Amino acid sequence: MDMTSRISGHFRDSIALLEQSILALSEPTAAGVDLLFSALMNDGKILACGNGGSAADAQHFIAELVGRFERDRLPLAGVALNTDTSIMTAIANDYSYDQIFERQVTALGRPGDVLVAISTSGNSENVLRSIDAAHEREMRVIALTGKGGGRIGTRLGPEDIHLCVPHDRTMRIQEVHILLLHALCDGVDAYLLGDPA
Ligand SMILES: O=C(CO)[C@@H](O)[C@H](O)[C@H](O)[C@H](O)COP(=O)(O)O
Ligand SMILES: [Zn+2]
Repeated sequence: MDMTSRISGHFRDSIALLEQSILALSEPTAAGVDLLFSALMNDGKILACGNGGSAADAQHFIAELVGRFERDRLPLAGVALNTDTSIMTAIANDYSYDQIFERQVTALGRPGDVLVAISTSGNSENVLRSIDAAHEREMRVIALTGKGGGRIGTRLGPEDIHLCVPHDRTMRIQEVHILLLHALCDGVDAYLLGDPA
């Protein structure tokens, strides 16, 4: 096996997908920045969730809101719903794993808050249920998906934003998701602090 050319292939696939994603995702991501910014400026907060690599992405994103992204600014309100092992194990143990995010959205969500729901397949039941709970709480949703959007794609409302990466491979989709999450942070900071360029 030629490992070097295998790895070169990853770079080439990733470049091609990023090119495709510019067209498909720049505009809806800009709408996502507006939604986050207006929620945060109106005393709202951002909840985020996902499984596996997407859990790491949700946690990473919220750290950049509450801590900082590239520049100093006020801390922004956000909670990653996949970080508290006591809450997650209690809900999974006493109810079901499918409810680990739903129950937290119901507990913490308020009208005007935003849920950032991340699932590469668009089919993870716990993420799907978190979206239903957000709608119950009169929250809007930014869904980051791939593979055509799966069941999440069909569950979003007209006020929600769907960032569906045009690819079928989880790793490639995740690579674009992290770019999108950084673009959301950068956009919010640009509104708050101005464009340093
Ligand atoms: O990071 C990876 C694969 O790159 C995995 O940990 C992956 O996130 C897990 O298999 C998740 O359970 C997949 O869930 P989802 O993206 O389909 O909602
Ligand atoms: Zn991964």
